[in-house]
Amino acid sequence: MGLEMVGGDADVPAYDSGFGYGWAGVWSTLASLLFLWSMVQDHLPFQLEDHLAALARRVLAAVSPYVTITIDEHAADSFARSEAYRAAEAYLSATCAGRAARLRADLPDGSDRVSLAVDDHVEVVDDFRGARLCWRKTKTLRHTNVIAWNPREEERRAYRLTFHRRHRALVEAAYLPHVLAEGRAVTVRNRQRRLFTNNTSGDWAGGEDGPRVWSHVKLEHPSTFATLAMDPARKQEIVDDLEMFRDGKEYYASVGKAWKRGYLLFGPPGTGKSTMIAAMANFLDYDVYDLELTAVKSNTELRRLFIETTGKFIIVIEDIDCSIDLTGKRKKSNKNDKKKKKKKMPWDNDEEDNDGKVTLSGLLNFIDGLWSACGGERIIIFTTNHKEKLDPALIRRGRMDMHIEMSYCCFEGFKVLANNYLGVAEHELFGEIRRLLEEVNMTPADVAENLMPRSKKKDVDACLGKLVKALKEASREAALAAKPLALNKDEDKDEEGTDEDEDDDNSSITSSGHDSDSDDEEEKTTKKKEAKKRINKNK
Ligand SMILES: Nc1ncnc2c1ncn2[C@@H]1O[C@H](COP(=O)(O)OP(=O)(O)OP(=O)(O)O)[C@@H](O)[C@H]1O
Ligand SMILES: [Mg+2]
Repeated sequence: MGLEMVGGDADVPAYDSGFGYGWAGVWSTLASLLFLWSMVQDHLPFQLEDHLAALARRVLAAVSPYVTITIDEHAADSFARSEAYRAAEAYLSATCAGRAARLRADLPDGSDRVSLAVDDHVEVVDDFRGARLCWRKTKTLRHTNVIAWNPREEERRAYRLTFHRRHRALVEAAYLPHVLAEGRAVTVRNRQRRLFTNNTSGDWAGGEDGPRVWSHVKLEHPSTFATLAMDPARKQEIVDDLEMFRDGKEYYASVGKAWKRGYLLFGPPGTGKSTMIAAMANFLDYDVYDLELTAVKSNTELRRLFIETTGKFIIVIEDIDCSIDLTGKRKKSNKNDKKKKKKKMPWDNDEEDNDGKVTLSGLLNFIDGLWSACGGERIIIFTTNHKEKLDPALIRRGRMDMHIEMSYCCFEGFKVLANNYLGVAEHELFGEIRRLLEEVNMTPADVAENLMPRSKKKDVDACLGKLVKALKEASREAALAAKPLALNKDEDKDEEGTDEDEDDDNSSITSSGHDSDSDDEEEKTTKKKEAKKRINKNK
């Protein structure tokens, strides 16, 4: 967690004069020491300065009744900010910032409210069950010989919590857990959900929290399950499944399964697949990572993208069948190709064989390899208009646990849209619309477009009338489209009949119903047949 505890410190809190000194004495001694220190400091090399500071701390620790806990911004081996630091920052901003003399203002991404945090080197005091606890935010420059790409990496920030020795048990057992829990709760309360997309590799520049492989905007899609048009029973099934997943940490652990779930959304364009993803994110309060697979250059890059995700989230790959030639990678190469190929060694790079592209195995690994279990709960969603084009390995249960078909608008779905767009639950045209929807395939997107009022004054009759007209039009078009087919079928049948006639002369005459009594007709028919036979012979 990045917590470091020392007994005693130079940061003796100003609120307590507990050693029996008078204030005047303390200040004058301190002033003299500081003056002396600044004089000496100018002439000391770095290493000696560090050494002296450590020595001073040890001396103070021996005599001071105070304990200091340091919460560093970054854990030793991590780019990312430590969770304890973020929780402490959120806790102090929410509970103690009001008492600080100097504050730092910030406007978080997409937020309308300015957030205030305690400024560097400012001290604030917190009370907890009768104990007084002193927080100070420190900023030091790291003495490093490494030439840093980003100068900000040189700065080392930390929160220092100083308190009297007698409160040590209380702080460890109750206060720190309280700070972490409150800080996390504040973070969740203030959190803006975010929509991430992957940067192209060239843009992986360093940021304050490490290299940026994702960039994000505020996720503002208003879709919810209440506004989603689909069969209510199926909708409830999905909501139940999501709830089971969200609250299933213990269950997943008990059955030895990584806490993740895959959903495959398939169906024609405009049936609500993207809308469903937004509804899921809003329901679960998760971020969304919209992965543009065509921009990912290799399996290694895909893994890196996965590792750089944080928190609870949904990873989405839209139109998976168009994103990558997945089935092609599974085709068997012919024997000659096999001979030409050098034997593949475990250390050979996967990408070499695949023009540096993401492969099916890379994607499968991304979904449920060992890496996919890092970091807690996550949902992976694929969307496609053509489920049949996908490799079965990609969508088997366990990878894509639930297959959800988004289909044409049913009457129940229409009622949801009518309520969303026009605020009506009943209307005399509903009966006709129900009948037409049973006859015609219309996507929810088309139904919604027809229901959309054209002016601020919602004219319910006009909008529903427009929909009825559009449905009738679609019905007519469907009938017209079906007619040539039917005609073609009839023609095919006729042709089949004629062919049979040609094969079997006698039967054709009887079955075709020609007037066998008429000599002229008979003569004509015989002549025609003879002519045909001649033509066929010549052919
Ligand atoms: N089931 C639905 N419920 C509510 N609105 C819907 C639904 N389906 C479509 N819509 C409306 O139609 C629009 C387009 O839908 P959406 O983008 O979700 O379709 P899609 O299935 O993702 O299409 P594509 O396959 O082309 O990506 C949405 O903005 C929404 O307004
Ligand atoms: Mg879509």
